[in-house]
Amino acid sequence: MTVTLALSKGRIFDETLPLLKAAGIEVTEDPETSRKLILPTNRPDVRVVLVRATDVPTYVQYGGADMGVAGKDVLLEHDGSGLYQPLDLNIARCRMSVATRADFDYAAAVKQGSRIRVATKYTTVARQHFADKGVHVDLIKLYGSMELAPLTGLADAIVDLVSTGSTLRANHLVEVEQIMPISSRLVVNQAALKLKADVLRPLIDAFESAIQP
Ligand SMILES: Nc1ncnc2c1ncn2[C@@H]1O[C@H](COP(=O)(O)OP(=O)(O)OP(=O)(O)O)[C@@H](O)[C@H]1O
Ligand SMILES: O=P(O)(O)OC[C@H]1O[C@H](OP(=O)(O)OP(=O)(O)O)[C@H](O)[C@@H]1O
Repeated sequence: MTVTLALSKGRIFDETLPLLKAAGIEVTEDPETSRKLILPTNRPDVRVVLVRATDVPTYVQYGGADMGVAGKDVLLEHDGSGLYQPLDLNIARCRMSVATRADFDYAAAVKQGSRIRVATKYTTVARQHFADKGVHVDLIKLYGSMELAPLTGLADAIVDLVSTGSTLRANHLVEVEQIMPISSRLVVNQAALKLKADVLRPLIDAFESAIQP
């Protein structure tokens, strides 16, 4: 019985490696140099598949992978039925925030009840956030480079991920509101958890013991 773990290249892969190691699993090929999408591990019954970060929940939900690691941002935008989320792995930490140009008075716009144009990849989270605040927004869906939207006049504000703040600074934007902290979670296919419990349960337990506070 083989267990398939879905990861995205970059920070999720890098930050999941120590957790895998704690579970006795070592990925034996480097995704940055290999062109392979299926990577073997030192365990013949465990393999890693490389998918886009936003595709991890889809792979796990439909059984293309038994488990995976996905950001809370990605999970909130995905319809999570069939997905078991047993652990917050506390990796790939950042926050979801509202940012604007420095010369846009966000507080005043909110206070006056103005309609604000907001560009974002995270329309579900943004819609909920502004509805909770009672702020009227026109949401513009983008798939990347959100920082460009206020600079070109496409939008007044963006909802994006912020970590060090250097991307915002480099584009002369300011963080005007924090929406929520973000980290990555382990997601498990519910049917696989039953059928492959002998392999999956010890893995989940090992991950849990290795989570850094
Ligand atoms: N600057 C950051 N610092 C820490 N964690 C981050 C940062 N940016 C994103 N993340 C987290 O890491 C996850 C993966 O980010 P990554 O940049 O690898 O994918 P992506 O480019 O957002 O997704 P996709 O490739 O599907 O468009 C995100 O879903 C988020 O939870
Ligand atoms: O506050 P910062 O530390 O600048 O991080 C924030 C940036 O990180 C993410 O992008 P991306 O995944 O492209 O970031 P990366 O360049 O670190 O990969 C996010 O969409 C922001 O643009």
